[in-house]
Amino acid sequence: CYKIAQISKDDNSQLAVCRVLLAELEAHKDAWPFLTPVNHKVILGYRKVIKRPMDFSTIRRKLNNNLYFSLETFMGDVNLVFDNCEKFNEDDSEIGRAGHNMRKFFDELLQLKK
Ligand SMILES: CO[C@H](O)CCc1ccc(O)cc1
Repeated sequence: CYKIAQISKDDNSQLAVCRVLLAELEAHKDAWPFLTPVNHKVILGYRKVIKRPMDFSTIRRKLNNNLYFSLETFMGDVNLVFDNCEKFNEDDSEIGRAGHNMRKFFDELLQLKK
């Protein structure tokens, strides 16, 4: 029936937008702290402080496994990466600044895609 086809088409186009957005985030020069999960065995205190770890490779796996239902659920995980970064790093630090730069870049990307 047309209605069901219409909903699935929107989901597909939203997921296509998520793939483009994630590729642009991964290609950014300041993406390096966020490309893979933080190794909490090496970074003391991380597991205790950060309740919901998230990174771009995990987002990529979830996207490939169809675990995002909309652009909004995808955005929730991207913003979680930056919120975790702010919680664990000083603003005036290399990784803290990278997180702020990446969040600003993501917000600008979303403006373009709307
Ligand atoms: C996204 O990166 C995480 O916030 C960990 C940051 C970090 C890594 C190594 C350190 O020595 C200190 C902080």
